[in-house]
Amino acid sequence: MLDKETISYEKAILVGIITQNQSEEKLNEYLDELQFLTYTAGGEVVKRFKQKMDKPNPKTFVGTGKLEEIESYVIENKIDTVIFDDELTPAQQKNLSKLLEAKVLDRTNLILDIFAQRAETSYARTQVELAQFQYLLPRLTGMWTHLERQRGGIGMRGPGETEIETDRRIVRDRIALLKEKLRTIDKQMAVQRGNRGALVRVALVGYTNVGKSTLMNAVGKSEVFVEDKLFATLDTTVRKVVIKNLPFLLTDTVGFIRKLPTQLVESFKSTLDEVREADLLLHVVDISHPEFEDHIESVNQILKEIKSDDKQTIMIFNKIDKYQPEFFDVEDLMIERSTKHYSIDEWKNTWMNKVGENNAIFISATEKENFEEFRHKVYDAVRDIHLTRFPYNNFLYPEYEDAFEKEEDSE
Ligand SMILES: Nc1nc2c(ncn2[C@@H]2O[C@H](COP(=O)(O)OP(=O)(O)OP(=O)(O)O)[C@@H](O)[C@H]2O)c(=O)[nH]1
Ligand SMILES: [Mg+2]
Repeated sequence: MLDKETISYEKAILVGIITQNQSEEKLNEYLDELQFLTYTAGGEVVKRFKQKMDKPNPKTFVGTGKLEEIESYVIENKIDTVIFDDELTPAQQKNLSKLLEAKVLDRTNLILDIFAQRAETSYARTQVELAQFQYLLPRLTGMWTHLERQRGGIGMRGPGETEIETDRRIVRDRIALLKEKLRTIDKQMAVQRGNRGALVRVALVGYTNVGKSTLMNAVGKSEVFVEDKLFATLDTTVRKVVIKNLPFLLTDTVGFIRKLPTQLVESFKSTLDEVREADLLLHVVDISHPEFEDHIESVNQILKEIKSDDKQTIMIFNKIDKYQPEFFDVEDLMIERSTKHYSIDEWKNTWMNKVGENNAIFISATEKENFEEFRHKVYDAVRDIHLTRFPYNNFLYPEYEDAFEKEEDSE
């Protein structure tokens, strides 16, 4: 008999620290995100541990007292996994794995794990595998204790440096092999991109879970995987889209996240080539998310890393249907009015003002609010790019208002 869908979640606890650079408020935001990541990876968070410290303990990340507290909680509550918000050093990971009776993961681990679960094409799998091996390489010494226990026996007097070296070499060889494999696929992909001809290229970029794929589906009438979990999209999807007779290429890309593991940015660089080669970026923002400004900041940071920060960009403030300012009580003298209490119209008068009318749009991809305006803006931008390239094609693409809707595209 078939069981009703029973998902067994691993029991997890989260650990984070409050430092001079990371206030308690900030930590809470990060832990909220870490909890969402855990859930995406198949875990259920039952408790959070926080500690205030000047800087992380180089041996155990948190202090000894806190670690004891965590340890007894783990034992009493049969916790499977302890997840640290920051990337642990190889030494910390090694020590913590010894001291705690549970799997020890950090944010990077978790993200890599989700990526591994979700990678579908051989290209995405190769990229994730490469990132995983790069993460593993400096941590091999920590793993040795496990291997050692398994092997034991004659001639195994502790982990000899030579054996660690052998393991390192195997991993290094594997890394070299994966890089070679990626290079080959990259070449093929570059050829494919080259074959796409003169069409203007538009790429959807943005933080994870902001609605990029939803928007792609809404514009392109395509079916891209949408889910209320993080990193629903790992592979880039390119679709030919037509707005009022004007064809262009629209790319959906992997979402970005704060504290993105450097190995991942590195190995996903080729996926991000689509972004690098785009003529126009649509930077999608989930305006209903309390930290959306932070999200924009980290997306811009990554765009800079891949040298795409100077591209023409339209900011798409999505999910306006869900946007809810915090209630501001005028009589409560303890609370100062801040951006949390802003209406969308007030937001428009902040720095958003400087983005320029043509480069910002407020929409709801699910409710199709302001969708006509969105199509208009994208049409104008794509048309401008097209006309700078092919001035003689002027007659082909008139002003938006005068352009005819292609039959298949009309509503
Ligand atoms: N309320 C509301 N929800 C939306 C809107 N647009 C998207 N969503 C929801 O947000 C969630 C994430 O949407 P996706 O389209 O998968 O987001 P994404 O940016 O592609 O995410 P990744 O691929 O994970 O980076 C889904 O549950 C969508 O239904 C919107 O305008 N309003
Ligand atoms: Mg997506």
